[in-house]
Amino acid sequence: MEDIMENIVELQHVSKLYAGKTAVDDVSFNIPRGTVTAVLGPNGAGKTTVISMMLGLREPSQGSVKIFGQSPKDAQVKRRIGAMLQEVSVIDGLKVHEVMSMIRTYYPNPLKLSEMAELAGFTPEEMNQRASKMSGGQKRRLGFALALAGDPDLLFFDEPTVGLDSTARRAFWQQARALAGRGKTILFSTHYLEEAETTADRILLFNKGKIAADGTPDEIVSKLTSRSVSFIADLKGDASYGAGEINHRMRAIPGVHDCKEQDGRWIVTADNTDSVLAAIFRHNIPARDIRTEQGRLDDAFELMIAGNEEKEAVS
Ligand SMILES: Nc1ncnc2c1ncn2[C@@H]1O[C@H](COP(=O)(O)OP(=O)(O)OP(=O)(O)O)[C@@H](O)[C@H]1O
Repeated sequence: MEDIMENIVELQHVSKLYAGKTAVDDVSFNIPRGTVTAVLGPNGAGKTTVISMMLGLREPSQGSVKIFGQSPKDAQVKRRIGAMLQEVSVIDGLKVHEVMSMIRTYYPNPLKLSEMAELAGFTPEEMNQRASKMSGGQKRRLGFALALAGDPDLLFFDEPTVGLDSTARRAFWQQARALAGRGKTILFSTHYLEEAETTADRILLFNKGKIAADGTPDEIVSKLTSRSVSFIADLKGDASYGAGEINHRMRAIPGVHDCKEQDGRWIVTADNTDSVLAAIFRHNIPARDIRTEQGRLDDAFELMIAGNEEKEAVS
């Protein structure tokens, strides 16, 4: 069967240096059509720089960036891209519908004004407001509408939900998913791990200018978090077992990273929780209330950042 997976974005060995300091370090990835990708990472990880290079706003110091197989600076390419950046600057005095109408004229096949209003959730009253008088949340929605003006095939959202309340946030992601369902390719950057986890098909986790992890939210979680088995040990009635014995038995299991007692509960962190369960039964450890847990992405993220801080402190 023919492979119909078309790459909309292709980055090969892309680096960006600012005054000799590396902001993006030898990054390569492809983004197929119709996918939603989250670019996630702590402050200064290189997210904005990577997105700016994809938008043709910054030149890579090394490597190649291709959008629809062309340079991002190509006029044909630009017409097929919509971007919602952090700040929307609006001309003083113009009403919301006038700003939208103006941006529509830049594109050969723009969306109808009514479609833009609907997608961004603007009421007729809001359409008549002065754009400069809008709240932060309304300005974000205007930014969304303007990103969609040219009916683009590829959309970039740079931290799109900053300043939105939870209802507006949910509405935004619902629209974004609907757009992906219509074949649009979406890339967004975020600090909100929950958003990346629930909204994206794929997460590109950036750290220090490199891709620290690339996969589905589930894959990232299993790659960066350890599973654990925890239980309460009834040692009183069982003279054959002491705390030292449990510690020894658990740590002897291949793939176990850690074993500790915390608030009366033993927690065993391991690659494979089944082998921990098997060992508990095999050695007749007097365990009750046994639970297995998988860390969430939040934990993974914290772990990664903490790991870096440790490395920095050592070097
Ligand atoms: N114009 C610039 N001149 C010099 N250094 C820059 C410039 N822009 C970014 N940097 C540096 O490059 C690195 C990556 O920055 P970038 O803004 O891409 O990160 P980010 O992941 O988007 O961070 P944030 O989440 O804070 O927006 C940082 O160390 C930053 O200080």
